Amino acid sequence: MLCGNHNADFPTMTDYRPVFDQNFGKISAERLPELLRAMPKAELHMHIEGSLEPELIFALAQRNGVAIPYASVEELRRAYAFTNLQSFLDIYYAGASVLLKEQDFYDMAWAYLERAAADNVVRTEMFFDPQTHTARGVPMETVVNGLHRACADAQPKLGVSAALILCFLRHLSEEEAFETLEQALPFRDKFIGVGLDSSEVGHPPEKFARVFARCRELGFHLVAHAGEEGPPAYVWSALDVLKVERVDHGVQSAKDPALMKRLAQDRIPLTVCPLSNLKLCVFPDLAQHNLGALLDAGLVATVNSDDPAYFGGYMNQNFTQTFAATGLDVQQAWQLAANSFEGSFIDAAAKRAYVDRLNAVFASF
Ligand SMILES: Nc1ncnc2[nH]cnc12
Ligand SMILES: [Zn+2]
Repeated sequence: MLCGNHNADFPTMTDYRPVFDQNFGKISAERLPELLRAMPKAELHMHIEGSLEPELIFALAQRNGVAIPYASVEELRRAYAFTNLQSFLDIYYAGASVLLKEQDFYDMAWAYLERAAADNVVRTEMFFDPQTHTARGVPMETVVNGLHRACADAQPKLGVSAALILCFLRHLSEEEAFETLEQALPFRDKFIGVGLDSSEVGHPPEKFARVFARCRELGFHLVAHAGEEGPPAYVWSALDVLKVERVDHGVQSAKDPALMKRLAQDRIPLTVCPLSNLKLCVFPDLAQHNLGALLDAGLVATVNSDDPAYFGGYMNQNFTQTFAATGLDVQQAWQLAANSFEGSFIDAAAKRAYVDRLNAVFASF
């Protein structure tokens, strides 16, 4: 079922672990960019509001009669010079203010899904931030129905399997997260999990212990941003207090060897977002990104776009720019794509089928 909340027993992350075929090692390094673009992949960390391109912001502002404090698309794009997460979030929430009607949410999601299909994304688990919209008086129903309709159209029209993950904003209170959950429960069959995003430092996972416990009882998949700018302690508490199945970002985990061991042993996927980390100054340049070190440590690291309209790249640009800057190889390309399927919230048979497709593409090179 598309976008379904599978309340039955979830397959665990460790139920399927694909293995690299050494024959793929013979593929020429020159063909790596082409291979990175062609390989089927899953995207596990993308905020749908972060896919809103400046052109669409202007078009929706006009359609809805919403004023925006920028004279042109170019002026808005010029404002995308971020120094840290908060400097980005301020603009990101302002951009989302043009979304009012169900069709706006559909159009935004559809534009992303078409772009994802062009990058050979075959599975996507998209975050949405309902509180950004309900706080402006947009009903939960409008948000969820618009996004879900685009997800439901994606498989038959684009060959992309799409699902939604509802994120709580961590700069708001746990009480507000509970209210959001209550508002969303009538639509529980339209999202598969919950996450935690927004300003990280000063808002540790523990703040949301009770609401995550409730979501766990309800059978939702659980993820949380942790270790993007925040310390390894936040990743520990995402795992041990919130009991998340994946960690979003998690790159700061490399500072804590015991945590790295835990993540590797439990095969907890990290949804890493290289261009986001670059644009938000988490790493000074892409060449210094620790994606290769995470893979070398045996972690289930994946590549994702986070907020592609703001950070200068969708999936394939994240792959090609990171590989060009860090010198990752063919085996690591395969590993990242295989990890994306292993880390996704689909059943073991679907994971196997996607990895078969991945292997067929590698075999054709
Ligand atoms: N990179 C990010 N970190 C935290 N919250 C976000 N919301 C959108 N993008 C985010
Ligand atoms: Zn994110």
